[in-house]
Amino acid sequence: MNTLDVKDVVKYFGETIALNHASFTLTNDDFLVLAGPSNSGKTTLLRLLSGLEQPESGQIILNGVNITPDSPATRKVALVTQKYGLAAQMSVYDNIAQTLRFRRLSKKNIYQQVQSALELLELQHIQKTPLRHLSGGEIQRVAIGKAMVKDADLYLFDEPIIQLDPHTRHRVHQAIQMVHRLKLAISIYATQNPTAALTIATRLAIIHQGQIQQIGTPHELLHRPANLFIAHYLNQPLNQLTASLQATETGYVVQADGLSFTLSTAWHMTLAPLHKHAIVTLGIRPNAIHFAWAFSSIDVSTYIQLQAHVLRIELLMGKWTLQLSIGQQTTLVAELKDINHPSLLPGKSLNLAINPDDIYLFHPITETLLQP
Ligand SMILES: Nc1ncnc2c1ncn2[C@@H]1O[C@H](COP(=O)(O)OP(=O)(O)OP(=O)(O)O)[C@@H](O)[C@H]1O
Repeated sequence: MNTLDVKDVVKYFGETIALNHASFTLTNDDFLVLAGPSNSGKTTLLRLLSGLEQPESGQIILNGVNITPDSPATRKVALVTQKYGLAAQMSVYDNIAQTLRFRRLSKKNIYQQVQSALELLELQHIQKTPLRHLSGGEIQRVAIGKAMVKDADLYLFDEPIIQLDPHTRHRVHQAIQMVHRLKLAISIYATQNPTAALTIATRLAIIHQGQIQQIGTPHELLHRPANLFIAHYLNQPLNQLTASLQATETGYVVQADGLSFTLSTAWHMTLAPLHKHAIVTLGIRPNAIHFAWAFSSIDVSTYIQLQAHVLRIELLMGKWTLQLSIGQQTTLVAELKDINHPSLLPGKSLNLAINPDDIYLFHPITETLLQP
């Protein structure tokens, strides 16, 4: 079984801390999606793992061996980067075969390995074509093919900045997944946009300003984001409301504009330090808001029920959403499955329900998740 232990790794570029005490462990079942905004440290981490950069401190341990001082050539690590490491004038076949030729394998052996990669990546028909004649998605797949023929224990993929169309991106993801399954090796995929990559992730790490904010299963991060930044990053858009908190004998009344609910005394340990009339930040995912016409399919008896008015329907980040007004001046965004429902007329009143367990509570100052 392969294991990767990243232990307290720190990397500076001049004054900039590009990686701030990163620590995590992966095994060969793991497909980690490393997601974060631009300049958050994703490429730096991949370059450190592949040996293209050296850390200031910390260790990288692959299969029990400390590889931190090893050169890229001696590490069993394959890196697919935005720059590809490919030659534009060379054919698809030659680009993939290059790594194997350096290893002085027989021509027949090289031919067989390259053909099998070409077949799996559906690149056989263009194997003689020079790279400069290929599309962005095809070049990505050649880069993956090149990594595929490398006998590595760790596969690293840096998503290209160039926008791939959804179909091409899907094919690239499929190819990456195939490498992971075939090699049974740990894979890490760095991306600015986690939503598409979530389907292939078994583990998800969110990185921001060089710091790994949280690592866990995609389900854990979606349902229990460690802080407000992660909640916003994974739910674009996230409804964010400010609420007051009032301690009563039976629990805590949380009151926001147009929305009120009570938290049980199980929250006492968490909320008591916030004092008697504190403020908390609420986060509500657009897909956690249920419409009255769907109430029959869920048990809403324990849900928070509220009234809203329809403002408008909008396409946001490729999803149909409904903008709703609640209370005096709050706008909520809800995900919409049926955009033709007759109740969706501007100004119309709608009944909504939200599962209180689906509402995130964040500390008003530290913005960390509050849990009972
Ligand atoms: N060679 C370098 N010299 C100086 N600063 C660097 C270098 N490489 C990275 N940095 C800095 O380190 C930080 C992290 O950069 P990095 O490229 O790892 O981010 P990223 O998350 O991969 O960004 P993107 O998604 O835009 O590729 C940034 O502030 C960046 O400017």
